Amino acid sequence: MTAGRCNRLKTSASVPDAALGRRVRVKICGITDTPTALAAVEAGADALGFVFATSRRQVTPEVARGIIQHLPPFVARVGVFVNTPPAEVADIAAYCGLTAIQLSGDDEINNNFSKSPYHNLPVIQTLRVGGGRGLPRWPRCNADAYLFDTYKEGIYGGTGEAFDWGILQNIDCPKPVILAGGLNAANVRAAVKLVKPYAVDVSGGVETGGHKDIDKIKEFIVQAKGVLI
Ligand SMILES: O=C(O)c1ccccc1N[C@@H]1O[C@H](COP(=O)(O)O)[C@@H](O)[C@H]1O
Repeated sequence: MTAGRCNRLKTSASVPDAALGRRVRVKICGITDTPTALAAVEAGADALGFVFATSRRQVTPEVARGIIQHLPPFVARVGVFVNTPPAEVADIAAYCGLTAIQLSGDDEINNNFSKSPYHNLPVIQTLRVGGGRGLPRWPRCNADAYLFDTYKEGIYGGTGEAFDWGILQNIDCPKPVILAGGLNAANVRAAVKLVKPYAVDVSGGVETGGHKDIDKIKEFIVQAKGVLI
């Protein structure tokens, strides 16, 4: 895959994806119970996120495993970690049946990790931008995808705040781009059209009163996937 172009994944060598069009993938993050997980999948979520870091959305490995056991096979199970030792991440991943690891801690500063401690699961590296912080220099590209979230001092994610997506327009990212930070049903369509990311990721934008709201999840997915990119 050509470096810098893979946020627009090719479907075949002869048919340009621009001609064919594709729908963005959607990850619903901060899942804490089985009914919500199944409703999100039914609504069309491609991935569910389980936060193992300190957060009001934090789940124990036991709870995550219990939810994951009920999921159908073609849904990604992503564990979200903040500055957790790799061996601990690997243990939780194996126990829960995670299919991808999201590193949302300070790892972006020194992105020279090896994937082997994570049992070679796909690794999504969070990069926090905005608030005066521009795009980082591409580190050593060990990650399988980059998730762009809003920078807020002392907060590693789930801020509910958006950054200027224009910074990602025509980005020369060597891996698939995942857009996050303050997305909701009202703004995700514009964000997808502008950035044309591989996937979008949402947490606070599909909640009411601090809990996941099934109607908001459905509307978010309809809006996100309603545009061909
Ligand atoms: O959701 C959390 O509580 C969280 C805690 C620590 C690290 C990451 C977290 N979530 C990630 O935050 C972004 C955006 O969230 P929001 O839509 O702005 O509320 C998303 O990538 C989650 O994976």
